Amino acid sequence: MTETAIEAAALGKRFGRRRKRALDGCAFQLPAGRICAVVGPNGAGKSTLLSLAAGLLHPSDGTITVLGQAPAAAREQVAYVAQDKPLHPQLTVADTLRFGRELNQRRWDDRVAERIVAEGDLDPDAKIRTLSGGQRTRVALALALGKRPELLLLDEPMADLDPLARHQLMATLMADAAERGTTVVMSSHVVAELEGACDHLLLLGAGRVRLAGPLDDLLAAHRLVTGRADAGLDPHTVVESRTTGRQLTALVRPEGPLDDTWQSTVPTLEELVLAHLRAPEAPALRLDSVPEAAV
Ligand SMILES: Nc1ncnc2c1ncn2[C@@H]1O[C@H](COP(=O)(O)OP(=O)(O)OP(=O)(O)O)[C@@H](O)[C@H]1O
Repeated sequence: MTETAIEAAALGKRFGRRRKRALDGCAFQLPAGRICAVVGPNGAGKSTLLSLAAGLLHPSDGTITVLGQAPAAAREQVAYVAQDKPLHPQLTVADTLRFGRELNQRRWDDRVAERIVAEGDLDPDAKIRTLSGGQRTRVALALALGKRPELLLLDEPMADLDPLARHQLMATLMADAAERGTTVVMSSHVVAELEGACDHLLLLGAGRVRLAGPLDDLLAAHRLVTGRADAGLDPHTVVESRTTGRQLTALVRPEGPLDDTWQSTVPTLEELVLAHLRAPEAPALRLDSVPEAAV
């Protein structure tokens, strides 16, 4: 197994005649075996990045390598569940899994695929077109996990699942990934569902990398501080600040010890992400292991 699951350098993607940039100068490195959350506002470039990693799109600039190879060459070891989860509507659930087995004969694992379908109480003879959005998601995840991938790319996988199914599928997914050392890259807008599940973070904004690195390191590099509105925060980097009356609350990157006048806590993932979404101009921070540590 390669040590780096995905590596991007100066990665850019432009679409259409006006060559609108969906991704621009993205650089990051994701070590193998991580569970990586990809977050960012609508249109940030998350789906574009996942499609590039899956080899379904080609970069306009720069490079992306997957498991040490060009994405198209790594397809056998990669499973990708796209946002719209394309499945054949006329096939039954059982036929869909059979199709998965035939396409992935060397890797396919019936047990895991059938378990995921059975946990959702799905009738194996039901046609895909008769399933609800959440039930189709379950079949798409069964196909993806049945393939026994080294890298699993999931684009907002839980969006149409009910809370119970979301909780149960997330647990199955995480247990399976932990047991097999699978790298999972998962985009989501529901930050609460990522907390506790992910150990690596990639935050995109306007097609650029805003935060990248191990989640614990990124959290530890920030403090949520509260204090008097007239107290200064120099020399610390202020990501975002808000004043209510005489009180100031800010997310900062401390440059040395914080003054005693500030009450400070390590932010949660949600606080970290929300502050960066509210402050799109805040300086980016990369704590992954590529040589240039900050961009
Ligand atoms: N096929 C395409 N043709 C033209 N523009 C595209 C295409 N795909 C994406 N884009 C543009 O690229 C940008 C990034 O889109 P992308 O779907 O990657 O964002 P996202 O972060 O996944 O958004 P969301 O959270 O809404 O799913 C957007 O401005 C979008 O309009």
